Amino acid sequence: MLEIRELTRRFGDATAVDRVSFEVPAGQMTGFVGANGAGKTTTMRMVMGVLGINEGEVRWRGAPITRLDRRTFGYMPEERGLYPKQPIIDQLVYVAQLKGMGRVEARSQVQELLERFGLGDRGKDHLEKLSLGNQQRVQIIASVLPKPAALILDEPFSGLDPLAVDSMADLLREYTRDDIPVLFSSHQLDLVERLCDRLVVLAHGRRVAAGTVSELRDAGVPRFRLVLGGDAGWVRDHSGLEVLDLDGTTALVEVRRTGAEQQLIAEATSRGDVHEFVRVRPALSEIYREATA
Ligand SMILES: Nc1ncnc2c1ncn2[C@@H]1O[C@H](COP(=O)(O)OP(=O)(O)OP(=O)(O)O)[C@@H](O)[C@H]1O
Repeated sequence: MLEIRELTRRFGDATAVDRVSFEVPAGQMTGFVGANGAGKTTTMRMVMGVLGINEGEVRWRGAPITRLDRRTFGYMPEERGLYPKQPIIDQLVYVAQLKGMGRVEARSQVQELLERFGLGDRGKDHLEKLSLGNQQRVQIIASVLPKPAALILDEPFSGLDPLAVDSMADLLREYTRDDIPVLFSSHQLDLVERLCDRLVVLAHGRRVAAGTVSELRDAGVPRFRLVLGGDAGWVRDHSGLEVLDLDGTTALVEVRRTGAEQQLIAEATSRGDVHEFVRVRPALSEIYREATA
């Protein structure tokens, strides 16, 4: 498990990351979200040791992280690091060798990954000849070579078409199945919702929400939708609830007093037919909006 404890980074008078703590457990995909400038890249850079830490620490497998530990991590930085004027395959094999792989093994793993990302016949091309999205695919391959102990990815999905998103998602799922912690930042909340087991939300350098997706969805004030056979107007007068929406036979309510929803359903059944009574959990996009408001 990767642990981020009370990390703080200042630039001059501005605090870009302010006592941020969260965990990236093995075998779970953790999404890292927040508005532009919230502090995601700065946090990831501190985790990877490319930026100094003012306060706090990063722990890996229960001990303070070392330079050697970080060398075993796969990292996709915001500034993509490959050379435009060199053949893709040579660069990727070089990256894999730098990380300790033998040449033959490196070539075969690179070729396999290129094929997986639909670039099997582009290995000899210079990077700059590829479209931006395909260059992004190559950057992804560079960051996952060879099999990493943990993955720290700064916006790995940006600029990818839906097919490449699927290939990337499949690859990340394989890593998490192999108990590798994965942390990735993204502005694509639908993707985060689809892929992540856990979520960390930053706003203005502070952590404003963190937990598993179901913990976060269950954390707010409970909301229920009630659909009746007849008019639902009487719900307005029911105590202990706030009516968020009322439309003919349907009411959306928020529970203000513990147990008020039980009294509501009892009254509803005594008045007539109840077609539906369900807990409504917010989508991640709603949680995000509320946490960062
Ligand atoms: N090298 C630097 N010098 C000065 N300020 C910096 C530096 N790097 C980051 N910052 C500031 O720190 C804050 C956090 O930036 P950061 O890049 O971490 O945000 P982010 O959440 O990754 O944003 P985005 O989603 O736009 O990539 C911003 O106000 C940014 O201007």
